[in-house]
Amino acid sequence: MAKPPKKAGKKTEKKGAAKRAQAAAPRPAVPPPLPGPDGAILDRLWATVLSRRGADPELSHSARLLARGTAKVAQKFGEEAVEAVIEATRGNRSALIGESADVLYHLMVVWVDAGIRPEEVWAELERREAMSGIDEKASRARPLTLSAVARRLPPRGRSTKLW
Ligand SMILES: N=c1c2ncn([C@@H]3O[C@H](COP(=O)(O)OP(=O)(O)OP(=O)(O)O)[C@@H](O)[C@H]3O)c2ncn1[C@@H]1O[C@H](COP(=O)(O)O)[C@@H](O)[C@H]1O
Repeated sequence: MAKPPKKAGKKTEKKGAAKRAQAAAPRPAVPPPLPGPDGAILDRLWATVLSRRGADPELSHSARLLARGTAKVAQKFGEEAVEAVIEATRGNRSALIGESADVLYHLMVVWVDAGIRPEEVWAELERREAMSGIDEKASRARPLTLSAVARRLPPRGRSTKLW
């Protein structure tokens, strides 16, 4: 005999109501863009970095960085990201703008090194525009977190295979 459909629990009902309220809530107004350069500068920056691949490392910082290999390129990006994190935490607005520019430049170097075109990332961002960040997160396969690993650990003194 077919099982009757499961009744939604209180928790699920609450979640559903919160989702409906969120969908119905007016979105905050997006401020109009400021005059000056816009995000298209990233496309140009990527094209410049791409054009430097294989160029003279004495003349181009991008060429020098790319010649040092993927690990160095990724490491520099990570360092710049950490510097941006530090300035964000300090609440240092002007330093954060400078660090953000460093992060974006080094991200362009990462993309060139990895053979990624900006349009591929823009397409991914556009795909995500249609859904909320909460829904997007729920649609992802959940990576194993440290706390999930800890829950699988056997009690002290007992050795059991984890996987
Ligand atoms: N936006 C940038 C940009 N931002 C930061 N940087 C460089 O990134 C470097 C970061 O300095 P670090 O001391 O952290 O790194 P490092 O000198 O490699 O030191 P190590 O950690 O390797 O020892 C500096 O030399 C900065 O000049 C940049 N270099 C280039 N660009 C852009 O890339 C274009 C092409 O530059 P070239 O490749 O140099 O022609 C330029 O016209 C700019 O538009």
